[in-house]
Amino acid sequence: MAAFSFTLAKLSPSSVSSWTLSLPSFLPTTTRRRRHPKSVVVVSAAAAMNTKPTILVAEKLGEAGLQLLNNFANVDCSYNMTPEELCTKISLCDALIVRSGTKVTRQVFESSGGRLKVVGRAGVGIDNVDLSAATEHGCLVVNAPTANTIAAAEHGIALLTAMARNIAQANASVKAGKWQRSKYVGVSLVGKTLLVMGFGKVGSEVARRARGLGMQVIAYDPYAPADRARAIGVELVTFDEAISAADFISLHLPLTPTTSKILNDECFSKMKKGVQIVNVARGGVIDEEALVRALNSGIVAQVALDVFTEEPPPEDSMLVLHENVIVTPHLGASTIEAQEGVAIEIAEAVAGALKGELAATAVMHHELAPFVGLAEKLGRLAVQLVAGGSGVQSVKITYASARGPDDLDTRLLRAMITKGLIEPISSVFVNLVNADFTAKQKGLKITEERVVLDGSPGKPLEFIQLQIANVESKFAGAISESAEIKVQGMVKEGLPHLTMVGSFGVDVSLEGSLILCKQVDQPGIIGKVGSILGQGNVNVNFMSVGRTAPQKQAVMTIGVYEEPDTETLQKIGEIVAIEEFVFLKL
Ligand SMILES: NC(=O)C1=CN([C@@H]2O[C@H](COP(=O)(O)OP(=O)(O)OC[C@H]3O[C@@H](n4cnc5c(N)ncnc54)[C@H](O)[C@@H]3O)[C@@H](O)[C@H]2O)C=CC1
Ligand SMILES: O=C(O)C(=O)COP(=O)(O)O
Repeated sequence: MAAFSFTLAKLSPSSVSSWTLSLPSFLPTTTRRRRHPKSVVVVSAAAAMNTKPTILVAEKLGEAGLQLLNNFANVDCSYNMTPEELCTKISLCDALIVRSGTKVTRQVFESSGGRLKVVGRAGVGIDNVDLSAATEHGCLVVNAPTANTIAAAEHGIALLTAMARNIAQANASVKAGKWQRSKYVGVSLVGKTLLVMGFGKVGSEVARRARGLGMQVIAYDPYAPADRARAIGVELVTFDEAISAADFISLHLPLTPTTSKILNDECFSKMKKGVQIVNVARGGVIDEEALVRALNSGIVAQVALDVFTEEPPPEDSMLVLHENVIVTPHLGASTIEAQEGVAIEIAEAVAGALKGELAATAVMHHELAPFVGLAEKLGRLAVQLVAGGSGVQSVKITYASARGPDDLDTRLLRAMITKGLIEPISSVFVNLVNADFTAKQKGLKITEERVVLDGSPGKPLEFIQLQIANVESKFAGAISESAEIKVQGMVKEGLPHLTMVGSFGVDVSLEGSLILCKQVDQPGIIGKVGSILGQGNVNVNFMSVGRTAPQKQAVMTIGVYEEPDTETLQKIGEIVAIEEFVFLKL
């Protein structure tokens, strides 16, 4: 599960039962009562204090950002620290700002002794921050998701053109006193097919530029809206179509469990002979050993890499030393303009977090805590049900409660749903501060509706329902009567449960992962699926069947901890009565 970007900490005095976000230690916390007798607001009073927070900047940050930070904090710029030096310094710091070169490990959080409250990543990818450790230590992680987009796209295009015309190798050859005109004959880009993998901020800018170079551009991104692609003359295609049609491939995916080694031996074997590949995303999206094999066999003719699984790569890396590979040392975001922009973007985010923006609205009763987990899981589940090419644009959240609308501040729940909807498919790290902004930026319109139920308001919420409109689903059973993807859940005995998928009532605890199967209701199917999973060494934790009527259609929900392998999933699909199924990671 993706890490929580903030932590809930219990307040004292113990006579007042409430939860709030943990605050920077330099901020005194004063409490004042609100209208609801049990709620407590934590008011930040940084302005009233003489002490300034201390911010450690561990990698070079643009001047404009440093100025912003200097306005309210003591700023310690210590570049090129060893991991040991970072661990020593961190206990004196309230915030830490890094780029991709610093690993913010569990040890860093442990060494901070609880003082570190914000980690700012001056860039997009946050794979160098241990998010679980951040959460456990009550530390907020923020990033700068937009300011380096153009720089990364321009670097991708620079590598693409340099690679096609052997610029790097020819340059080295001339400087070595040679004049090898026939050795460095290149290939033309015009009319060739470029596959953009990951049609997000950077990918779409690369696509736009490649169209300008006269290339045919196709894209693989199951979460991108087809109309956005069409608007710039790009066709969204399936993974297999994409891989077999491309003359050139440019990678712009975030590194997630799904995209890790997405280019592997099997995938290389399906590519056109002589394909050329650019990677300015993350090294880990390619199986680097498989890439060396594909280069040696001639399937892949040329490669241009800005990023590597290990950075810097080992000196004897076969990939880096390969004559058909050109490399840059993770320079995608390194333009003067992008670095100034990133510095401002991250300074504002860190300042906002430290100044206690969170405190203003992040109050909640401890009774709401389980719904926070439910909200994120429903978001994660719903987005994985969307079919490729549909693009999520409109999400409606319904909160059903016996309490009056004014008794429920939904900002935190909405943020968690947004986090669940966006994080599995993007490199943006969503938290309470940036959730609404991020949703807007992704073109995601989120509307909220309260349903006031009869009865006594024993708990804050009865259920939360999510509906995604105008999309197709990879699991038709998730489509409701009103033609939307619909999932609904509630908290039972303190744990989040899924209670509805499409029009089917189900009841399964939202832990581990889920398999949803739609079938013609008949005896014996549960046993068949269970034994296939057993043969595949997958333990079934929960199972529930919701049907429209006996002998008619039913949706079976199976909770599993282990991820079934492809063969096991294939066998489930082969059961005749099963019409469709989907595996979802929570
Ligand atoms: N080399 C460098 O210096 C830089 C590298 N980057 C990297 O570039 C990558 C993309 O960045 P942005 O465009 O800003 O992110 P983004 O979040 O705007 O775009 C990522 C896209 O990938 C798609 N995606 C997610 N999972 C997918 C899957 N399994 N298959 C296909 N598509 C999938 C998403 O739907 C989204 O459209 C990130 O890894 C980022 O860290 C970004 C800036 C500079
Ligand atoms: O923003 C990103 O994801 C990048 O990869 C840029 O990394 P950098 O800040 O240049 O170390």
